Amino acid sequence: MHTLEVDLGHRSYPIHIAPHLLTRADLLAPHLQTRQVMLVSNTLVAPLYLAPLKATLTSLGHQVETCILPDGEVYKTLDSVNQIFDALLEHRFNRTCTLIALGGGVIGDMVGFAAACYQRGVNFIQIPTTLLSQVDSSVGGKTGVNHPLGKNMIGAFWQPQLVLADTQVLTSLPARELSAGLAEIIKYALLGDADFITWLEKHLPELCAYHSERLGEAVLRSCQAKAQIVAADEREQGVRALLNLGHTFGHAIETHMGYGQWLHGEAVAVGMYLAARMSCALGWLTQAQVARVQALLQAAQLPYLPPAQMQVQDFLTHMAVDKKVLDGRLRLILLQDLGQAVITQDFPISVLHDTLNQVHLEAQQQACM
Ligand SMILES: NC(=O)c1ccc[n+]([C@@H]2O[C@H](COP(=O)([O-])OP(=O)(O)OC[C@H]3O[C@@H](n4cnc5c(N)ncnc54)[C@H](O)[C@@H]3O)[C@@H](O)[C@H]2O)c1
Ligand SMILES: O=C(O)C(=O)C[C@@H](O)[C@H](O)[C@H](O)COP(=O)(O)O
Ligand SMILES: [Zn+2]
Repeated sequence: MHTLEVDLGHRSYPIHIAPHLLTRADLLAPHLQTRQVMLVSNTLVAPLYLAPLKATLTSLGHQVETCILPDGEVYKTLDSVNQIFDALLEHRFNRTCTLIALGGGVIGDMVGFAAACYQRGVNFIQIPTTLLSQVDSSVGGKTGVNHPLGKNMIGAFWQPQLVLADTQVLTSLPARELSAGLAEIIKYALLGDADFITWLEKHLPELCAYHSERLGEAVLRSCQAKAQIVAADEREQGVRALLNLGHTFGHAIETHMGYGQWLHGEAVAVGMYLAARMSCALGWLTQAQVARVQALLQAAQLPYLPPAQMQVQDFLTHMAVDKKVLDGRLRLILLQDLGQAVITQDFPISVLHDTLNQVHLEAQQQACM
């Protein structure tokens, strides 16, 4: 088992990564304050993995209640979070209870948000079951829900007590969801780790083939990268914004196309390609480096061109509400080199427009082929 720590002073917490962690009572017990435990999952994950986890918790003497939400990004809403509050109140849960998120990033983000709000803040544990949630969303305390006008617009920073990444559960993940997780892994490489790019170029075929050891290494390396950034800048005042590489474009795609139509990781993949193209237009990356980014995404079985029906103005409209907008000016994460991202507002807006125009044309051409 690999264990690392997110170093946040008295709010520090461990991330354990290994197969078969759902039944590890010894890892859960130290983080459960009282008897009351609310297990939150969804209609797809619960039938697969809830029973062994519930048995583990029951064997420790806990009162385990469950709240099973509908599955999908379209249900990442205040209404779903309210269903968690209903369950907590119906069972008279108090301030010392613990919420456990068993599922992907959608469940993790909502359970974290419910924990941040319930009786002004209770403990929670992340048990991420998708590759994306193991490498990214379960770590760092960004929690929340979507709004029809923008992704993750309602939320809070609220750190978990523990992250248990059971890599065995990845075996049941559909290939499209595995690829979505690979997008966030590629993100860590592109934003800050050129050696990781080389590693991925070598190992992406194995990762796509669910190679368990290789997946474990990728989860570990990604969590190390994220833990380091979060420890340095918990509330995104500076360096943490680099974790948003590809996201301003990606969130525009998710919102415009309708939540759940494009997976988060797919939209981020396209966003990273757009960031690379724009960096090239600014003279920061060579065309050969952009081709390397494209090849990485293709090796991960991810898209790199945006939806052909999405117009340049559609991007601009959604990007205008991005959380990184400062005094009405868009800030983007771009690449000064492969493995070296920066946050910048220092670009001619024409470069953004030209890049979006060119890539839109390429997407339309590809759609006609
Ligand atoms: N908080 C953060 O820092 C952060 C980081 C990245 C992404 N996110 C958010 O995470 C969400 C995306 O997360 P996701 O990709 O995990 O999506 P998801 O939670 O929708 O899970 C993807 C699908 O896989 C299913 N699933 C989960 N585990 C499974 C398993 N082991 N076997 C089979 N099916 C399984 C889910 O039920 C769902 O249908 C987005 O809302 C995104 O905004 C948050
Ligand atoms: O943890 C972070 O910080 C990230 O930006 C991670 C992203 O992968 C994630 O999608 C996050 O939810 C995006 O944050 P947002 O603030 O742009 O909603
Ligand atoms: Zn993301």
